[in-house]
Amino acid sequence: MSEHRAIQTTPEWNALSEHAARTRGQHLRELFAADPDRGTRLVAEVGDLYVDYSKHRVTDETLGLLGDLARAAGLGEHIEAMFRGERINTTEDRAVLHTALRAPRGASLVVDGQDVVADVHEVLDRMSAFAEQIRSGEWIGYTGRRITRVVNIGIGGSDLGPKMATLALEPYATNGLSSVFVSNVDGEDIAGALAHADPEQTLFVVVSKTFTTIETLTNARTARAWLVESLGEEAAVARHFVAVSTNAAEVAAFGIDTANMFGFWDWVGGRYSLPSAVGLSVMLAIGPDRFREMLAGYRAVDEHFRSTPLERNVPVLLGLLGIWYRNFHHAPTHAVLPYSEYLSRFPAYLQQLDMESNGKSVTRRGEPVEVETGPVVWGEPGTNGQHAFYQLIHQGTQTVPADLIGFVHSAREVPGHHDLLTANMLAQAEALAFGRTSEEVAAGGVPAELVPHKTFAGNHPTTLILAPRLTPSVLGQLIALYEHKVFTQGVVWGVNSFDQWGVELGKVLANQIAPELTADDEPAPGHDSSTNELIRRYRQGRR
Ligand SMILES: O=P(O)(O)OC[C@H]1O[C@](O)(CO)[C@@H](O)[C@@H]1O
Repeated sequence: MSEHRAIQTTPEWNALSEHAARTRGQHLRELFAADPDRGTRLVAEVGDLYVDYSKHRVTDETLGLLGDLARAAGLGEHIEAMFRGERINTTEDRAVLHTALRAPRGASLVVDGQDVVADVHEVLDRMSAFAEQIRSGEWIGYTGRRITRVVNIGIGGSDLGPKMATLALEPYATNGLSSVFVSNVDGEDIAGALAHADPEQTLFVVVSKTFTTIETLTNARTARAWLVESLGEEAAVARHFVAVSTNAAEVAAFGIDTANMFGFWDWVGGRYSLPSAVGLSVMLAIGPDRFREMLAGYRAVDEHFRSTPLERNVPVLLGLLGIWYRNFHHAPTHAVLPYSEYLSRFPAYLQQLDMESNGKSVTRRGEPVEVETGPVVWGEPGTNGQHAFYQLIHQGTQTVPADLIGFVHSAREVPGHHDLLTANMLAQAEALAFGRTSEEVAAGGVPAELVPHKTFAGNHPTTLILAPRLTPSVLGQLIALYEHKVFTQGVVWGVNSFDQWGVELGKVLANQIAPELTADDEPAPGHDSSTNELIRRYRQGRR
């Protein structure tokens, strides 16, 4: 693969800079007026997703220049390298093969002499058999009662994906199992989960890629102690605990029989792991068939990403539009606004996917990145956000590119609601793009002194993603769309989107500080005066 040349030194980057300077004053009102077909032309489809990107501050020329930039970054080669299983996660010397997690049965991808697709399906089959046993009541707890509650213990990628997807697909969870997610090391989290649980009917799914994550192990230990105390026997653990991990040794050391372990591989990043065994809680909730439908949804977008020319490649387009705003309009954030209560956790899920992947300031070769990289990703479901923070998007002083995600049908149609929800989504996209000029406001009889307050500048860019309904397949499609968008951006910026060294220092210091909070002597030298004083006050307060 060709070495990445600092992207800001390329003629393609310069061309975009010049183009941005030339077009900065351009308004979406003019762009739409000049091109009546814009709203049907600047759209794309992938799988079941209809993606309208016409309300972006771009022209055909902008899109062409962005495509040139992607080519200059060698995006096509990088996509192939990922799918082929090359070790593109260079700082950890690992392949990046989450796409193999959704490859069809019978496909083959040999990495280091091992057919990873065969391995994937072997685990999927074991997960499916286990899920069927739990869902049918064939698997019983230690005292002979069936499992009715699943408590997923994990954090980061071992929590956000399963939690987001279980909520998103709740209408497909029809067999009465309830799902609870515990992630925070704050004891309130596990205490809350245990308070409502019947130990005889609870299954704990402990999910940790490394099985060394302190939050997860602390919560799992508390759950284990609670179970053993409640049921009176260590032997009960085997019927009530399963593990999902890449680390069999640590699973065994923790006291979970590796016969009850579902494995995955170091070529699956935590934030990309939902379609692996990490999705076990989701499979328990919706059943193996629905889970496989979700994988098929991912696969549809994977295939599109791998085989579609860059100009028509939807994740590539979304990635490049993000770059347009981040680097050429200096937008610091990106909002994700799902018009579905079921997607409430989707923005949080995307925060890890995007910010842990592209929140980087050095290139793959360790040199400083001289351009802005990943934006702050945030969001809440519409219409709640409209009554909270949309004010800033409409009338604040910064550009907030936003994705609005909606559905033609809701999962449970409640009369009188869905049209109103959709009307709000469409209205917001329209209002954000076109605003209301001061002339229009004044013409409406608004007193002169209020005109500036009631004027909407507009020109706020949105992508609108519309799907028929939120099925398992559509959820898989949406996730893959964002995964590959993030990949595209990482390639253009020249960063490694698959490591996360930035989370390590806090972990090291927390391990150092934890014993100091209960020690009687002065804080260990080496902390700063602020940290020392905070430790002292905390200790005093605890005495
Ligand atoms: O699955 P594990 O190994 O417990 O890690 C949990 C999370 O912690 C992180 O490593 C960050 O600390 C994430 O990347 C990961 O998803």
